[in-house]
Amino acid sequence: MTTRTIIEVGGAILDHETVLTEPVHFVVEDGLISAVEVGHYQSQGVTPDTRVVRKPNRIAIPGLVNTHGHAAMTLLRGAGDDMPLMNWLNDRIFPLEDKLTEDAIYWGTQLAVWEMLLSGTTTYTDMYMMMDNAARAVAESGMRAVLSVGVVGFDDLSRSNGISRSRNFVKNWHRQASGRITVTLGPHAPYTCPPDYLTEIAALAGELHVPIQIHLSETRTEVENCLRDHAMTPIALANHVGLFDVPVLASHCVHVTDDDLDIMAARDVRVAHNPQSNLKLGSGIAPLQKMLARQLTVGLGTDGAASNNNLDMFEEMRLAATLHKGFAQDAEAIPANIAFQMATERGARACFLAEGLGRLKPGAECDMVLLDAHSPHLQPGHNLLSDVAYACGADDVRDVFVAGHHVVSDGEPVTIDTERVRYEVKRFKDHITR
Ligand SMILES: CSC[C@H]1O[C@@H](n2cnc3c(O)ncnc32)[C@H](O)[C@@H]1O
Ligand SMILES: [Zn+2]
Repeated sequence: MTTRTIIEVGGAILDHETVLTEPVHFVVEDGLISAVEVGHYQSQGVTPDTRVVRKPNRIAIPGLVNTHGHAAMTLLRGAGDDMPLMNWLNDRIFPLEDKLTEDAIYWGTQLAVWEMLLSGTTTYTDMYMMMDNAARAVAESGMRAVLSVGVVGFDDLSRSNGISRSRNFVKNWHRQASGRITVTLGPHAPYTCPPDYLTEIAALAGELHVPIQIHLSETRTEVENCLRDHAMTPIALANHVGLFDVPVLASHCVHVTDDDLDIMAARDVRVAHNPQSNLKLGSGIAPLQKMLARQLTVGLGTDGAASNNNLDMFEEMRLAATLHKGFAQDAEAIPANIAFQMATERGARACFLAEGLGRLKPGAECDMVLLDAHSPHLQPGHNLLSDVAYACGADDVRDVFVAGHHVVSDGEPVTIDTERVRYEVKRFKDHITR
């Protein structure tokens, strides 16, 4: 039997070019938006199986899409700050990650999901370890996610483990949780995966018909070391070893040359831009305007909570829209509607998700966020899209729907036992800092 829900709100941004500042109602059938109609819902003749959610004091926007992160790193939030990437990873993060347990991944992912849902993110991307536990947390939470087992190729054992774990993870979780989970492969980076291992992973992605996500050209040091060791930039190397023969989502791409960008455009490499993490780790500022000028598909990401240090996509949207103006000394750089589009539908496209995700249009999944229309950030209301991109924040999120399911209701997570999550993550923190 078809489940039918009507969601009526006081206004909506359907996508970056369609803004409605009057009452509108969405008809949602089996998790998909089947109609969007301006005006109040007339309830005469409603069948008993139709649920009507009336939220006149809410503004609907598409759920935000976080295109890069390491969810369970919420456990390491604040455990290593004010360090450059390589020192941060080698001296602080990797030793702590050695102490992670399956349980820790499950509860750390729950903490991330809790934080992301409350800040309006409905889809996130993850590359981490012991990922069955992350997938379980996603399935139970109702969230949508693009998950990968993060793999490194330091020796024969890590290489073969990476391949078999990735293969099993695809088999067990791809398109599971009512289709909300998408699995990709996750080679960590060219400095942790040798060239022939990247070739092997690309072949596996081709065989399994799944995309790849990878960190590329994050720091100047990474690029210099790659030039020293392989006489190629990380982007040229990835292309050379066949990685771009399959769909790739490349995270960071901060230090890329014009030739790199040409390769990326020619091979349709998607990009996850993580402005906050890149600033905090002192990595630099990615050439976003050059990427967009080449029609690259760029989404926004937070990266992990240990390098950001939160998972708030409103902050990334605002930062993307302001950072590049300052960097280019050009107030027209990255206008609000482009930042909004990168946080929504372009993000979904960057992650190779179904067409329509990231927009509130008929045929799309009902991944929807309702903002408090009475928030000071939405007054006096000159330009709704500007208010959302430049003024709103996580505090304005009141309701969240994923695939039509109400997962945050009046500011309260419906699917997360928040007291238990707080208890478990504190227990883990005490364990690793003992
Ligand atoms: C092999 S699982 C993923 C691995 O990535 C590490 N990580 C977290 N943030 C970053 C980043 O910005 N660049 C490179 N690697 C990063 C994380 O700690 C895991 O070990
Ligand atoms: Zn990362």
